[in-house]
Amino acid sequence: MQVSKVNALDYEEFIEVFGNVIEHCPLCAAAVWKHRPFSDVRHLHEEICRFIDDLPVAGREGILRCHPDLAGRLARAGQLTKESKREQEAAGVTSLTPEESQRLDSMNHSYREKFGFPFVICARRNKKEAILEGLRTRLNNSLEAEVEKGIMEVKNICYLRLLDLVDHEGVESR
Ligand SMILES: NC(=O)NC1=NC(=O)NC1=O
Repeated sequence: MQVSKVNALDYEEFIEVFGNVIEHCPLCAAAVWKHRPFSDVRHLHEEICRFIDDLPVAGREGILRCHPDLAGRLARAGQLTKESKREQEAAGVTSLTPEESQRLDSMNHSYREKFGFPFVICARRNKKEAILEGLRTRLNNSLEAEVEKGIMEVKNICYLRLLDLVDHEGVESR
């Protein structure tokens, strides 16, 4: 979709198109609609990131809690959003060996127990080995560090989802 078309959407259409660029958080799209016209996809992404950064930490933790585990319960139940399903397949976490699956489940559980939200990583930029390594190393971080890192990953996921939706010739990827 051309940016000019994006800027012409009313807020219901805008939320319909961009409501899941932050997983299960249409509020993010609803909030930034008022900042149109957007000059390009990067500008739209910057406004979403600014909205997230302005949230209290409870809001940012809430965004993380809206994310499905990698190869977790929702994935096994076939209940991932189409975006998450595609991302998790791209990372190869939907075709794990039983040992890998057990290790991922165990570390995801430890992570949730420690931080109170799921381990989030941009699956399109990390193959399963990097995901398992990231989970292992990030488990040792502080809560503050993991809120920051998790939200950084959410922003990366968001940018790639925006590139799927908005024509962006000439705009370099982030
Ligand atoms: N817990 C997660 O990191 N989930 C995900 N990362 C992605 O890139 N897509 C997901 O569903």
